[in-house]
Amino acid sequence: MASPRRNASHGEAARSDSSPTYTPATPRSRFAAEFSPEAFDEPGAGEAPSAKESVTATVRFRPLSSREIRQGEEIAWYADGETIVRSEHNPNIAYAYDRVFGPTTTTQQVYDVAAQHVVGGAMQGINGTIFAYGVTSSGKTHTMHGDQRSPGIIPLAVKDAFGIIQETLNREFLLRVSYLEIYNEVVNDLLNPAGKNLRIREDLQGTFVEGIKEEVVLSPTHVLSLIAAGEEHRHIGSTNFNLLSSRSHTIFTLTVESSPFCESNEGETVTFSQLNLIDLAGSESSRAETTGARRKEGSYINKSLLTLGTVISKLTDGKATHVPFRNSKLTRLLQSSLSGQGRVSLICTVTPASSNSEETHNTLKFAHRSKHIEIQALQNKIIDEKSLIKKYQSEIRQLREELEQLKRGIFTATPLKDVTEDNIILWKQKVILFLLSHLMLYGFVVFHFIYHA
Ligand SMILES: Nc1ncnc2c1ncn2[C@@H]1O[C@H](COP(=O)(O)OP(=O)(O)OP(=O)(O)O)[C@@H](O)[C@H]1O
Repeated sequence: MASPRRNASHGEAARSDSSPTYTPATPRSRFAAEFSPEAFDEPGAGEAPSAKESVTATVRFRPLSSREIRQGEEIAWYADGETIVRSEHNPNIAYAYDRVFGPTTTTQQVYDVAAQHVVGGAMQGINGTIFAYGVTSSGKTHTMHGDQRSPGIIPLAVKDAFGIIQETLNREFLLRVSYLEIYNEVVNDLLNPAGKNLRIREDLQGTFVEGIKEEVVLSPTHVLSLIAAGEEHRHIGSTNFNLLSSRSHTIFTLTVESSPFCESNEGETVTFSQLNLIDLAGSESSRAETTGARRKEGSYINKSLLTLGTVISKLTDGKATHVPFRNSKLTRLLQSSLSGQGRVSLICTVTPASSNSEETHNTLKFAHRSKHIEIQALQNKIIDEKSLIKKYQSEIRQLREELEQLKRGIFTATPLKDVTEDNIILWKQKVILFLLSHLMLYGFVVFHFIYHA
């Protein structure tokens, strides 16, 4: 087995840029935006646009699996420093990315570089999309979902989002989630087993899935339990490359609304954004010996990933007049993310194994092309009537008033002759029951009291 060449210096990599595929890496500081409460004062949609950003493209190597080691697999591609991937067999073939993660990198390290700025942006009203792309068994689900020992980007993002809420004392947030899969070009709701074959619609704000269930969420544990329940419905199958292969693309969406925290929120603008966390199904190798249902799934997966590739090529081409977003459900749903607004992070997962060398090369070329899509990180602001947070805030105000009236009823009413100690206790219980029923009805109220009471 050939050993990977390790930690070659950046200078070394830069000297070999005679390769036609080499382009300089993007400095990290350009995209690693820190979260700051002042960021809410940035210009919003319709105002002066912010500087163009490009898609953050990173590559994550997984280690050789024990099966691959047993089979005597050799290393075909390796991380040459922090930003270059190089071919073991042809050192002139090298690609540069925003960051390359070697096989020992933890998902937390991947998160810090490839996801944190997108999650931070979403909490400030900037749409964000993070997706894992790669061939089957390259580590997409490991990266996006992870497990107890090594939580993936999705649980880390959820934890981060709630952490940001706790640190942002001057704003109120309302979070809701939805979770869907695209299986054989059919959109299914993973949070609602009855929600099958849902339609994709369009309005002025972009594409959306009609009738998808959205749950208001109150804590990281709440979100993770919803995801776990959703996972039960996801299509997973065994292929000869992966015992637990994802046979569908999944999109987990965290919708964030926030507004300044003050007694009367009348007239305050609400920021609104969506964070899409996507675990793509793996592109199927031509060597996969699949039959029946697996083969049908594989051809749908390959077709939609091919369309994604075409869309990305057209977007980076500059001269393309037509971008075929409508050719697959996946690209239709990603249309607004890819066509200009919000932050996008593409994490390409690859195996170093020589038996996958060809497919890995395709993934590397895809990631390299994606880096050239230009996007703008605009902050979305919405008008009051459309905002769920405004609706809940006004209900809280109304509840407060009703509570005041009830209190006044108990404590200022002239004592009647037949008012006993038992009657007063009964009245108090009624007040508590009244409050509890409203609290349960609107999780947001609980949220409000936890973070701002
Ligand atoms: N970075 C990593 N470190 C250690 N093990 C990894 C890493 N990435 C993936 N693995 C392991 O490799 C196997 C395949 O990974 P995973 O299921 O995430 O692949 P996938 O790309 O999602 O595949 P598919 O497209 O078939 O669903 C799993 O056993 C996983 O635990």
